[in-house]
Amino acid sequence: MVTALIFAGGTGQRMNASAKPKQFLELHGKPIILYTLEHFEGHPEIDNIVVVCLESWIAELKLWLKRYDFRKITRIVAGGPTGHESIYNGLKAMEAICQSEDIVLIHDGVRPLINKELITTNIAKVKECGTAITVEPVIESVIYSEQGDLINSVPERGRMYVAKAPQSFRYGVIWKLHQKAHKDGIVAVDSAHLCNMYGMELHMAISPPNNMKITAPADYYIFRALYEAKENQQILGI
Ligand SMILES: C[C@](O)(CO)[C@H](O)COP(=O)(O)O
Repeated sequence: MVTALIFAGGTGQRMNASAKPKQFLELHGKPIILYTLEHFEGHPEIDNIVVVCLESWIAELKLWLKRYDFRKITRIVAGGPTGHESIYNGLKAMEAICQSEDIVLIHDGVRPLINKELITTNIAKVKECGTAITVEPVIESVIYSEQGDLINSVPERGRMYVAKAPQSFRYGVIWKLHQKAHKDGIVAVDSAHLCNMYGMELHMAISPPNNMKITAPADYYIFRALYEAKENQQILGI
């Protein structure tokens, strides 16, 4: 069985004064989270979707899901104070429905431009290698600075990638690791970071361009422009 674990538990503090959490901002009358979920709902290899949502917005999410007739969502659970803890809550809820060998694709609710091919690639890579971390090669130089002032190094650009999502695993492996981190008091920025802290081998899946995450206010407008260009087939390569 393949499950998509969509985390949308954040309050969107980096969106400044937006009245709604970013995952519920609407484009053409539909919240961003639904655009993301539709990719998984419509994918033939995804059996099951678990959503981690900001607790105070679960009722609202349920209304939207009913309106758009989503069928694969089996669990909606409350988020935690960080993305890491939201993912923990989602993995915990999956215990009741998943076997250790099942595959889980962990994806941000606010990454709505994911495509079918990337989901397929993540699943195939986990079957082949055990892990799939979606990445994009960097197109600008990366600076490493320990104190935020002096530059310590400028790594070779051709070897640098940015972590994206989905980040995908065998369920038993990532759930065990999260339980261990919980005991050890470790909080990671994402699953790739967590696995790397514990020295786990990770394999990359290359992202298509524009698999963007809506984080800051300008991202909403970029998403809108890209979505509309794609709908109107105005830009090649999107
Ligand atoms: C998972 C992720 O999107 C990979 O780039 C990212 O780490 C999520 O970060 P956020 O701080 O939870 O938005």
